[in-house]
Amino acid sequence: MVTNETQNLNEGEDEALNNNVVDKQKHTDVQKDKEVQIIQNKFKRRLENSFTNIFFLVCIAGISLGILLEIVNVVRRNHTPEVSTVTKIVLSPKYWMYPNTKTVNSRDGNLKHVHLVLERLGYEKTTNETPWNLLWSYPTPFNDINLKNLRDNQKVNHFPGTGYITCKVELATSKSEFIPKAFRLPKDKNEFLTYAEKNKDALFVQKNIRHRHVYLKNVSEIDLSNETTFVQEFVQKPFLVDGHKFDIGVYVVLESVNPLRVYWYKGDVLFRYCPTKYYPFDPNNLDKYVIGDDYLPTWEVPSLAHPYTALGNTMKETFDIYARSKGKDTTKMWQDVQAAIAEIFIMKESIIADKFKAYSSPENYFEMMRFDLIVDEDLKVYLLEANMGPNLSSQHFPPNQLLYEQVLYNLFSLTGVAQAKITVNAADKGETKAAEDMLAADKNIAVYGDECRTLCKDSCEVSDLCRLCKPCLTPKLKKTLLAAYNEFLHRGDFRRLIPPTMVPNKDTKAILEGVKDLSLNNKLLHLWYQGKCNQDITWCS
Ligand SMILES: Nc1ncnc2c1ncn2[C@@H]1O[C@H](COP(=O)(O)OP(=O)(O)OP(=O)(O)O)[C@@H](O)[C@H]1O
Repeated sequence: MVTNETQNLNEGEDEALNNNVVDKQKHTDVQKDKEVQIIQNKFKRRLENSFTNIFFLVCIAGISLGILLEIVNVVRRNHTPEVSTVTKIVLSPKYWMYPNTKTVNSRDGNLKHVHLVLERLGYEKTTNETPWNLLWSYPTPFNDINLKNLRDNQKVNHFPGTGYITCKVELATSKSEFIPKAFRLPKDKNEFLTYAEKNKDALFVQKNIRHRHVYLKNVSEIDLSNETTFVQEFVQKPFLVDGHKFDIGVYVVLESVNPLRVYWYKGDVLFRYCPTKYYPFDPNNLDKYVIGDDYLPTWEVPSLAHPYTALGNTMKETFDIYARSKGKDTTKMWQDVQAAIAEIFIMKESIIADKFKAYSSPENYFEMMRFDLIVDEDLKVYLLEANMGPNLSSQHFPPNQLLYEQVLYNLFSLTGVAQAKITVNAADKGETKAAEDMLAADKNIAVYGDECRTLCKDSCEVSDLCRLCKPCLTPKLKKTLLAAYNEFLHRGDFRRLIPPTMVPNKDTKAILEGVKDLSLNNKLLHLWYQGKCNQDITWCS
C-alpha cells in the first residue's frame, strides 16, 4: 500500500513535480527560443552585414576592374599602332647586285656590308627579272646594261662618264697644283725627258695605268715604250707618323652634273700607313713608300693607338691630334684636300655632262669614289688617284667594318636610297605626290622672296635671280632644287664640296657678279644655295 500511497503521493508529487518541470521546461524552452532567436537575429544581422560588405566589395572590385580596363585601353590606344597597320603588309624596296658572281652576290663576299646596310634599311634582294629600286653594280655597268631610261624611283650606284676622273692616267695628267707632274707613255716620252733634264733633283715612279706596280726608278731605268704604264714625279719628304709614310682616303659622292653637286664624307677618313719606316730610305723596299693591301692600320701605329682605341677618336681626328702634338695645324691641309678634289670635278664636269646627255635625269645616278692623297712634311697636299667602287670589305681589317657601314649608311641617306621605303609604299597606295611633298615641297625651295615680289613680278627675264621665283621655275630646275633640298635634309656626315661653302650675303649685285662665269645651270644652283644660306646659316656649307 505504502507503495501505492507512496506511489500516489509520488504520483501527485510527480504530477506537481511534473507540472513544475513542465513549467520549468516551458520556461527553459521559451528562454531557449529567445536565445535561438537572438542568435538567429544576430546571425541574420551578421549575414546581412556580410552580404552588404560582399556587395560593396564586389561593387568596388567591379569599378576598379572597369577603371583598370579603361586605363589599359587608353595606354594601348596611345602606344600601339592601329590593328589595321600592324596587319597591313609593308612593301620593301628591292636592290639588284651586278654581276651575279659569288664575291658580289654572297652576303659573305666583298660587298657584305652593302648587303647588310641595305637589309637594315628594309631592302630585299632581287634580280633584273623583277622591278628594282637600286642597282648596285661592282664594275661600271653602262656598257653591259641599258640604263638610259630609268623610272623616278630607280637609282644606280654609278654615274656615266666618271671614268674621266677615276682613270689613273687621265687624273694624273690633269693640270693641277695638287697633282704631281705625270707623263703618258710613250706619247709624252720626249716631254718627260726634257722635264727630267731640267729638274735634276726630281725622282720618278713608273706606274701601271690600272693598279699596283708602283716603282721608284732612275730615269735611265724607265721603260719609255711601255704603254701600260706612265711616269709621275715622286713626292719626296713625306710627313711621317712615328716614321711611317701614309696616304689619306677621302670618300666623295657625285650626285649631279650640269649643275654639279658633289659631297665629301667628313665623318671619317681612311688613313693607311706603310708597314716599314721610311728611313733609312731604300727604293727596293716598297713597304717603305708604297701603301698596299698589307698596310699598317691606325690602331697599330704606336702613337695613334691610344687616341684611336682608348680615347675612341676617328682616324681623321687621331691624325690631327698627332700632328698638333708635333706643332702642326691641319686646318689648311683639310681645306686643300677639299680644294684638290673639287678642282677635279670642276675640270671634268663638261666632259662628263657631254657623256651624260644620252641618259635620263641625274637624280637616277650617283657615284661614290675614294680619293687617295699624300702630304709632304709641310702638309702640302698631293692627289694621287680616285678609286671607282672603293674597297668596302672588312675581311682584311675587321675593325674597318664600322667605317664602311657608316659611310654606306650616310651614302644611302644622302642619295635617297634609304628613303625608298616611303615612296614605294606611297606609290602602292596612290599617294606618290603627297609622299614626295612630305619630303620636299615648293615652299622648301622658295628663295629671294623680296626680289620675287618686286623686281621679278612682271618678268622672269629681269635677272637670273628671278628664274628661281616659283612662277619662273622650269620643271627641270624645280626637280634639281627639290633633289638638292632632299640631299641637305639627309646628308648625315656628308658635306657639300660643290657648290662650295658660302657666307650670308644680301648684296644681290655682288652675288650675281660672283657667279657670272658659271654655266647657266651651275649659276642658278649657286644662287639658290646663296638664297638658302641667307635664310639660314646652316645652309651655307
Ligand atoms: N707620285 C708619288 N709620289 C710619292 N708616292 C707615291 C706616288 N705615287 C704613288 N705613291 C705611293 O704609292 C702608293 C700607291 O699609289 P697609287 O695609289 O697611285 O697606286 P695603286 O696601286 O692604284 O694604289 P691603291 O691601292 O690606292 O689603288 C701611294 O699610296 C703612295 O704611297
